[in-house]
Amino acid sequence: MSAVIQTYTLTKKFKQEEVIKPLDFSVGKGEICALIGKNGAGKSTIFKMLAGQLTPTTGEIYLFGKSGKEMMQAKKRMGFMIETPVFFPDFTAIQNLEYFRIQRGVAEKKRIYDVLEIVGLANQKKKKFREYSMGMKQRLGIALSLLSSPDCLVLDEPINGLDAEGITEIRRLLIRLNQEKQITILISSHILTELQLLATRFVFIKNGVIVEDVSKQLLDEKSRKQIHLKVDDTAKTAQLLERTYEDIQYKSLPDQVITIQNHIEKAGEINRLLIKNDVLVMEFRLEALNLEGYFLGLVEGGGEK
Ligand SMILES: Nc1ncnc2c1ncn2[C@@H]1O[C@H](COP(=O)(O)OP(=O)(O)OP(=O)(O)O)[C@@H](O)[C@H]1O
Repeated sequence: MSAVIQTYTLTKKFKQEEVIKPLDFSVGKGEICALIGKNGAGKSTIFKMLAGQLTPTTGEIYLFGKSGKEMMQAKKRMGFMIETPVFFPDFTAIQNLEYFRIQRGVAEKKRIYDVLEIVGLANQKKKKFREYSMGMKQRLGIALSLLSSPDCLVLDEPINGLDAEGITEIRRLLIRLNQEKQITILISSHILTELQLLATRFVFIKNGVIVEDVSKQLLDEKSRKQIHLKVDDTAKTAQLLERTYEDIQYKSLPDQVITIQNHIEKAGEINRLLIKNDVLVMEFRLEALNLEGYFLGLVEGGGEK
């Protein structure tokens, strides 16, 4: 997979404080990569360096394989939404986008109508910005980032402050852009669950350091269910499980609890096995692992403001 974004030992210091520690990070073509971290972890600083709004203290950035002067051309293939864009409250969506279209030198006026259509604001295009809901404002922000027909979008907290419906709207929009227009997406949030149904890769950042980088597949694996059992005789239960299922993965916990991590689909069979062998089963249930807890543990203490 070729890298759309690549950084090498990228750092950023504000005065003496190094808020981004040497960062080697890449986003592959076609990915929806989620950058997850608490407030102050360094997400916006990374995005601003990618957008050229902040100069890195050290390190290199490659966009579409280009760095330095050559990167200017490559940057035209990127769309950024970093912090909510400042729209004119009394302008309509069309007027706002027209202002930015001219400012950014996007030749075709028709593009405004195209992007409004893409983000589902075509019917609201004549409404004033101040009359927009939060979700509509965020969608207009995404429309703006799409103005120059980018191949990659970098979106800083685009679902911040939205309700469940607003989050779903943005999620559908981004999935559509990724699948139908093959747009690579780098998106940040401080809430993992908001991006869980969207991203294909999850990068967790704490105090300017990447602490975990996992694929969706691995994340799903970690969110697998387990069987929770409470029995009168844990030793006998363990023995029965081991004898019946050679590769059984289980944990014996206090309070006569045993949890089983594989053969989940055989829950009924396991229950029958124990009862048949006179094990008293006091609790038997399927439970989800506390995935959010696990990952939030990784980013906890990320320098709250
Ligand atoms: N211009 C600046 N001058 C000094 N310190 C800054 C500046 N911008 C950011 N910082 C500091 O850098 C650290 C990272 O901030 P950053 O905004 O990148 O975090 P974030 O993960 O994007 O958080 P948030 O979601 O709150 O924006 C914080 O400690 C912040 O106070």
